[in-house]
Amino acid sequence: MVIETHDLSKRYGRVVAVEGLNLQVGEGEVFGLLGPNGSGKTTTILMLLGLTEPTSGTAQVLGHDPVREPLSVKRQVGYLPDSVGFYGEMTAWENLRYTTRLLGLPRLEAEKRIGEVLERMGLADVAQRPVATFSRGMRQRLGLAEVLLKRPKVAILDEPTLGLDPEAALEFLAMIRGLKAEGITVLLSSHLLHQVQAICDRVGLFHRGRMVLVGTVRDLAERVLGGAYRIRLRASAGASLAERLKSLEGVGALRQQDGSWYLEARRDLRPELARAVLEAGGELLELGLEEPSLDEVYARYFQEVRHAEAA
Ligand SMILES: Nc1ncnc2c1ncn2[C@@H]1O[C@H](COP(=O)(O)OP(=O)(O)OP(=O)(O)O)[C@@H](O)[C@H]1O
Repeated sequence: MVIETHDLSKRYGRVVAVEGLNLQVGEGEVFGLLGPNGSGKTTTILMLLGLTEPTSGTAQVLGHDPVREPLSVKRQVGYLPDSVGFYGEMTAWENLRYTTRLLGLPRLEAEKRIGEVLERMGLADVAQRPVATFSRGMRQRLGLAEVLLKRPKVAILDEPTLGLDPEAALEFLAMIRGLKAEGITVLLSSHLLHQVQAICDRVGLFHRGRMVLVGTVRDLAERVLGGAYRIRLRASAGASLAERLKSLEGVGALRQQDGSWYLEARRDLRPELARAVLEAGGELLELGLEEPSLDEVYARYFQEVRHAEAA
């Protein structure tokens, strides 16, 4: 395992920030930490980086204990904090040059790497511009460029797409996904679930300091949504279609939106649905199984927690 924790906990006085965390992230995996504000994501990240000390439990990153061997961890782990600090009056190039000095890279090697990472992040053309003139998206890309300078084995990214417009976020996510192709293990935290869904191999859902669910999005959907099949149906209206759909054995929730029907069913009802459309005198335009969405898993999970607490 590249990242492994055992009963890792952190308390700030009486506030429990992280409790009993057992996390395992394998080599080359993209793992997403999800959860509402204050659920412990950043604290987890800081403990893995050796930037804050656990109250109890242990962590290992690439076989090193971040508390006892912070430098060994730092050497191989790139970190993109939620707000990246660059010197605004300095150019992108100068900022990265500064970082390479901190890393102790010799000048020629440093210049080679700076050129490479700027190119890779699509910033080569603006390398000589002061960072103060950069948009948030450009700044984030520069942040990732800085992470890559040290050729890390692991990249830890805290809310990497926060504040980016949808297009910039998508571009940025593609860049993160690109790290995986090089074998870099990625741990990221985010609120933006549909984005996380698009790039993470597995996710862990945090709630009040505990990781309450962990797995692939499909695993989570099965556990939280009860393995429901979501089926999308588009048909030219048959007179009695709605009635027929409702009366089908195994159909749960049913809603109509933007000219499509969305059904929740206990089994794959596609053959029956196709028949129902024809029998209602309609024409079948589209029929497919929908991928479960992480937004839905998340919403449903917290709805259940609130119900359980209210009871
Ligand atoms: N330095 C600190 N001193 C005291 N309490 C803290 C400190 N850092 C975090 N906490 C508390 O620990 C809990 C977990 O915070 P953390 O920042 O890890 O959550 P998060 O999931 O990253 O939230 P967000 O999504 O808002 O970044 C919160 O209740 C927070 O108030």
